[in-house]
Amino acid sequence: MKDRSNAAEDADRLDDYSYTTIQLGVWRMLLPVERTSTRWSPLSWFDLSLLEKWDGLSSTLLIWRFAREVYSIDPWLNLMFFALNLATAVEGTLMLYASSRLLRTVETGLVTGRPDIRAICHAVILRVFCTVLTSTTRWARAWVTPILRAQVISHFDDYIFQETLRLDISTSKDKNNKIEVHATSLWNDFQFLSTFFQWGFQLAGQIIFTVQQPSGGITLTLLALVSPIFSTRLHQASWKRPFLYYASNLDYIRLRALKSIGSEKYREEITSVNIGSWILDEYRRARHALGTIPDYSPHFQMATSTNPISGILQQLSGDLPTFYWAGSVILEPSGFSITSFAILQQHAQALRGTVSTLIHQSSRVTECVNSLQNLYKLADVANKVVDGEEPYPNSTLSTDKGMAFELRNVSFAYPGGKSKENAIQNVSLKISAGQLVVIVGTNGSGKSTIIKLLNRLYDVDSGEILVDGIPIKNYRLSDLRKAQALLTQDHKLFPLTLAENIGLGNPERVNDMEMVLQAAEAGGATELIKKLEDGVQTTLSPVQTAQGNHLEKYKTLQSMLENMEKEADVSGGEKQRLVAARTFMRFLSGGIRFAVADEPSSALDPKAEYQLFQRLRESGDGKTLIFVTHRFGHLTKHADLIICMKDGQAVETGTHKELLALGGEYSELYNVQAQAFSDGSG
Ligand SMILES: Nc1ncnc2c1ncn2[C@@H]1O[C@H](COP(=O)(O)OP(=O)(O)OP(=O)(O)O)[C@@H](O)[C@H]1O
Repeated sequence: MKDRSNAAEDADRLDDYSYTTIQLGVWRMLLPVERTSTRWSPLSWFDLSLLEKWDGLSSTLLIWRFAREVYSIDPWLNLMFFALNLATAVEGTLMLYASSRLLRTVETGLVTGRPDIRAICHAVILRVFCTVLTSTTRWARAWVTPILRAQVISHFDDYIFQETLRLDISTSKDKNNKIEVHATSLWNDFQFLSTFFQWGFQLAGQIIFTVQQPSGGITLTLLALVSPIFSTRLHQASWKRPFLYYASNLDYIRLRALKSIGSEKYREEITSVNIGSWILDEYRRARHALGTIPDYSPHFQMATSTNPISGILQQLSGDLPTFYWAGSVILEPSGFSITSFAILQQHAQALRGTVSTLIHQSSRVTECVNSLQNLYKLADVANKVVDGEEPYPNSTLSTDKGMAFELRNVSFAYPGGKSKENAIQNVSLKISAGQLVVIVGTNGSGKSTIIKLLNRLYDVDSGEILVDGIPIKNYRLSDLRKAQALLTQDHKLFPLTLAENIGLGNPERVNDMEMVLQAAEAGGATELIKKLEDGVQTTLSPVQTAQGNHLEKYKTLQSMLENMEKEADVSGGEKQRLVAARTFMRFLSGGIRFAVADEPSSALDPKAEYQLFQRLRESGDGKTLIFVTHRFGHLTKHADLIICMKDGQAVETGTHKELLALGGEYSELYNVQAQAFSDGSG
């Protein structure tokens, strides 16, 4: 079998844990062995993961904080939910008590020949009461739970959404800040913790009741606990422990890769290059080479690989209360009856059930604590781009002409980027207020990065950026952003109406239809809007919610499904016009002193591109304008300043004429395009 083994060795070198490596079919699983005391302890023998991992006070306080928060959402509903949980916990013990009482009363009646009608009636009434209590609690729970669920989910959804929207780009892209927490799972956690508490309460009731039994209640209680504890040791679920697994079998990896090529994503390549039969042949070869090596879940493989001796021991440990009873009968035959055996069985079974549930679910408590830690960590994530206090525009330094910039020895690398080199390296340049600036350069030379730094989407790693003579970090971010407009090809359309998509360029006027239509005109999107049946109220990419299946015979439903939530067919260029309209909407808000167009024209035809640039230039009064482009033409000729980027550095700056005269990088780039036209004409 081909094997990929070096990953395990790499993993071993990662930190000071050592790993147990287990091969399970095509999978290799690494289980860290934590360096705990090697001395034997009774706890170490059992998988009491909750007790082992329980970080006492802090976990309890966290759960308490969460419970208080949920309580504050709707105190009355929570009290009802709590009372119902308590009732459910009591129910089981009461039912047990009622059954025992009924059995004993019947037995006494049978032995003496004189049934105690009063006692039997009491026992039957108690049993009926228990049944009514169970049904009523169930009914009330079905009424309370969905309302509480909706309230809890909506409360935490709102909080999580708010905390997620608060993050800036570099903070949210940082893997260390990736906090996975969902409102629905928090509700599940809440429900689980309530149930866990209920089980604990139920166990306390059962123990009290069993201990009070005549004929060895305490011994019976202890013996009933052995089996669940023993069984947790035997069935330690590998997915509840820290683990890492990966496919180490190369045939299996190839099989998966070939299978994925068959997906819709690669359909065009497969069809156009006609490689379908090659893929199928290779797939069959890999399948043959893999043979019968199991590829199903390694956790399942691990869980099913037990040995018979442990199974027998587990069964026997469950019978310990019966053995105890049998032994007691032999020693003292007169002290026991069939009824006491039946009651004993019932108690032992109930205790075993509750203890085993508590033990099995204990690790889920740790999961809940982790999830709560994540929830409260959300608010602690500090944005990397720290807000400043200086208002913009600055009353003495800012001018009506636009924003002025100065980059002093600026270097920057993207957080988490794989490249060893900086995206921007020691860039120093000045952009005066109101200038028309064009940034040119090869792919990956750092053009867009400069724009992102000027928009303060990221902070520089070293050096400094000044806006109107003051460090950019000093300004209030909201003021700065209000005065900037950015148009890039990366900008996306929201799954909202076109009116909102355009209007959101100026959120305060999003419902001002006149302004929206004016912006649409400036962005060149009017024709498209006219073409659409619902005009500006069209949602191009609606949220997909409709589902249906087995509708072959129901043509009406099938066509409804096909037409429902359908994406509108608009071209890339048309989408860019809509995004451009959003930027013009922003211009119309007034107060914009810096506008950027970062290659917004890649999908536009030459006429549309020319019109877009013209409109942007025309709207340019009182703004510093920066265009990032690969195309040389009107813009570069009219630019006050051209910045030519190469390998993260501003290698040349000047006007078109000056840079051509230099005969360097800019003139080389220019000549490549100019030559294409002269070759064509010649
Ligand atoms: N989000 C990112 N994370 C990591 N690295 C990035 C990221 N964006 C860009 N880079 C890297 O930074 C460098 C500069 O990229 P930038 O986008 O500024 O180049 P560009 O000149 O605008 O390129 P293009 O002409 O292709 O748009 C490149 O090496 C790129 O791979």
